[in-house]
Amino acid sequence: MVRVLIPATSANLGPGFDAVGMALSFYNEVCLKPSPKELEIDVWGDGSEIIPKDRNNLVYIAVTKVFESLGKIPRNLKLSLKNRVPFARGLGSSAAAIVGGLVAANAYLGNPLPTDELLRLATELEGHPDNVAPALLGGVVVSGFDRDKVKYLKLPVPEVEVVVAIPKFQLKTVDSRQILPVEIPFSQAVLNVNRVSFLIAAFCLKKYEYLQIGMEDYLHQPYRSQLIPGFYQVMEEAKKAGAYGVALSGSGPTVIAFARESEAVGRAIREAFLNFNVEAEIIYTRPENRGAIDLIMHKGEGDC
Ligand SMILES: Nc1ncnc2c1ncn2[C@@H]1O[C@H](COP(=O)(O)OP(=O)(O)O)[C@@H](O)[C@H]1O
Ligand SMILES: N[C@@H](CCOP(=O)(O)O)C(=O)O
Repeated sequence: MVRVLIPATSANLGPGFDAVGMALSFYNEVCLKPSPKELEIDVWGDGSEIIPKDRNNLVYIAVTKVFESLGKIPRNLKLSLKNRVPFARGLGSSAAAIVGGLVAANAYLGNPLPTDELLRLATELEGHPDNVAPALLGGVVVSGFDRDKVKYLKLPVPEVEVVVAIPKFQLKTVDSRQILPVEIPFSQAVLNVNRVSFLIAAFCLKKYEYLQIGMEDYLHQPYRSQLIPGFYQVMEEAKKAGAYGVALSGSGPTVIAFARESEAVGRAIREAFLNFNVEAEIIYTRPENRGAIDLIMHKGEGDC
């Protein structure tokens, strides 16, 4: 029996589109064990009513990927999934599903695949590495393709509190990628290079006040914000309440803010959303330096 925790993730952090992501301190759980049946899948928590319980389940697809890459066929398996990462809200539920399946299957088979290969498989399934990399490795991760290889660097974990405001509506990443333009003006691209440079420098130098500009984005937020009522007013109110920086989390609709003390920021975001008739659940959390590879539970550390 194998049990793995997989952290939620916030990808992009503003201008780091498809390149930067952070693991957060709340987790999905994937349990894999033998079964007398060909395949059993139990799902508990967010999305459980619509997540497939057959071979089309994304966690199972990831399990299969590991078995097949080792020339094996997955048989007589039971998957138990506990979902605490909100489903299709921009906090990496698909990344958690993929990474959970890969890490659980690899551990079940005695860990034959190295971490870089798990990241490569995860990126192949997700299409971009920015959320699967921190889900797998923890912390803040910069990642990207170098031809067909996925390269990554882990940054120091920022000493900040994190607020995520999760509107009560879903937004699938495939849909919110579709509204992005094919081209953007050169001047906007230049601004984005500038902002992402401040983002990384602010984290590395612990100059968190520079996140105010370091989390501005000109690539995707101007387009995706049209799907999120009150997005820019929410950002303004969060900054007024003391946030270091605010951005869309992943592909949205969740908003993420960093702060030294997060409660006032959380309240300001909730109220600003309410002014636009959007109810948002507020979670106060922290960056998580451990990824799924560090969170493989052993006997005695809870049951499935
Ligand atoms: N626990 C889970 N088990 C199986 N599939 C999941 C799970 N969580 C998410 N998914 C898959 O991921 C998709 C949502 O991914 P996506 O739109 O990228 O949202 P998010 O921003 O939360 O990652 C769902 O439609 C479903 O196919
Ligand atoms: N870079 C991707 C990140 C998607 O993250 P998710 O957590 O919303 O799946 C994008 O912005 O499309």
